[in-house]
Parts: sequence; structure tokens; C-alpha cells
Amino acid sequence: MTRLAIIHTGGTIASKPVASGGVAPQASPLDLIQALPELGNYTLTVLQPYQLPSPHITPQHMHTLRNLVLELAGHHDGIVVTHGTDTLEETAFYLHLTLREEVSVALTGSMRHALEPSWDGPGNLWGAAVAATHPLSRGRGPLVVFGGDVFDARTVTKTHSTALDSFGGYPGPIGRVDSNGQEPELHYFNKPERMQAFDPPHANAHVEILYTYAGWKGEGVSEALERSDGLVIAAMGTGNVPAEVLPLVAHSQKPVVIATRTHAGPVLPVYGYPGGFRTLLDAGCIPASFLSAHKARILLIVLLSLGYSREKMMEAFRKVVA
Ligand SMILES: NC(=O)C[C@H](N)C(=O)O
Repeated sequence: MTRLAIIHTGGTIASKPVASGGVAPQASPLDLIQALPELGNYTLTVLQPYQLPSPHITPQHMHTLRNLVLELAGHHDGIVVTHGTDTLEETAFYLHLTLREEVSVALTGSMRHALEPSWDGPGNLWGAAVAATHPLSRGRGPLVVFGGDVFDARTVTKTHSTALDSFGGYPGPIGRVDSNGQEPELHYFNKPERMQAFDPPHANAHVEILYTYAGWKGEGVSEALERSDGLVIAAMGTGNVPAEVLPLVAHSQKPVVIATRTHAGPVLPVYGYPGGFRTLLDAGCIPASFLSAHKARILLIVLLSLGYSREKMMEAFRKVVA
């Protein structure tokens, strides 16, 4: 039988109403497993290293998870990680950066909890189990499976705060898992670009993100640089910031990465006015390429933990999109 490991980490897929009000992750992993009889077709290993709402997930949790996946990978055909959806893409990207592409791992979650009439947990778990263990998935790196769509971990993002099909991103799904009524059908349209797998010793670097807005004069930049190991700025358009921000980040001893706050596309050195991305680049800032600010932060944490120089960081960010 196919050997499947399911690692439960919390999120709405593991949530139910709590006495103090609202819902929180506290369901037993068995509730979810029992809701999906199809799991009887697998030899299962079930683990729960922590049970958290995903806003409580830290890079250290991601590192623990990565080590657990590595331990399990040798003796399983596939690994599923259930996770809260709010930060699922950050965990998926940490795994993308730190696992070799042969490791078959699929992350999923749910938007509604087990006591709601349209709980999407079992269906999503089914799709993730199929994708994680399917021979066609091998070599595609960590996947995110949601509502039947299969995404690569680098480009996927949560696009809606409540919809059941809340995951998307640019350029979109790389595959699709459906049932033909009797058995699963998995199809791929694309193979994600891969990059070198980093082997970080920990994920303890402290990296902050600041978000630009019209009229920002750089409030918070100096303080953030002072207390952190590095800073990511979610800049405007192709990587531009108000003129006042340029001197605050220019030639900083600590790395300053520039991402775009738009929902797709790269940063590019188009504009040469003060604060235009070309001037930030000349002042030593690092381009995040196509990465969102929160994924650029994950990569910067990995590179800082490896002690990379600014030049090596530039190179690593350049290679994120081969
Ligand atoms: N749908 C979800 O899982 C959202 C939840 N707040 C979480 O990320 O833990």
C-alpha cells in the first residue's frame, strides 16, 4: 500500500468552536482522518508536532517542520502537511527553499471548520494526499493543493479571506486533481522552476517588513533597521518608494530587500527619480525579483542564517526566478 505521512499543524482544518467564543484549532487529527474514508487506501503515519492557528506560526516552526519532513521522506511515498491558510504560503515557501525537489510534500488546509455545513477539510486533504503520493508529482517540489487546484510553493498566495477557492497567484495553478467519480485524476500543465535547496542551521534571523503608502516619509525605517537583522520593504509598482525613504536605507549595513506591494510582477530598475528603484539599487538595496514581501522575508531569513554576503544574497534573489 502507498505510504502516506500526514503532519497536522493546526489552522481552521483542525478548528472547532471554543467556550470563550469563536473557533480555534483544538480538534483531534483523528476527526479529520475519520471524515475521509479514502485514507483507508494508504498506510498512514500521523503526526502533530504543534497545533496552532497559522498567525502563530513562526520561522522556527517552519524549520522544525522541514526537519520532520526530511526525516519522514526516506520511508514514505508522500507527505501531506495540514496548515492554517493565513501563513500557509510562507511555510510552503520555506519548504521550497530548504528541501530537494524529489521530496513529495503537499500542503493544504480549509476555509471552513468541521462543524460548518460546507467543511472543505476532507476534500482538500484528499486532493493533497493524491498529489503528494502520485508519481507525476515527483520532482515538482512542495505543492499547495486547494479546491482541486495544485500550485507550486513559490508562486502561490492566498487571494481571498473567506472564499473556498482562496488560493491563486501569478501565473496560476500548475495542475489539477479531480475525481472521475470512482478514482482520482491528476493532471499537470507545468513543472515549476527549481533552485538550489538551502540547508539552513536554524531560522532565527529577525527580519521585518515595512509597507509603503502615498505620503510615507519613512517612519519606522531606522527603528526597524536598528532592531532587526534585515528589512524588506513592500514598495510601490516596480520597486519605488517616496524620496524621503532613499537616504534612510541607502548603504545600510544590514540588508534591505525591495519587493513590490502589487500582487504580481517583478521589481525592475526603471525609474531614476529619488526613491525610484534604480536609485535604491545604486544605494545597495537587494531586488526581491518576483517574490512578495512576505516570501522575500522568508528567503532573507534563510540567507542570513547561512551568513551570506550581500553579493551572495543578490545572486540568490536573482536565481529565485531562473
Ligand atoms: N482558514 C484558516 O486556516 C485561517 C486561520 N486563521 C489560520 O490560518 O489558522
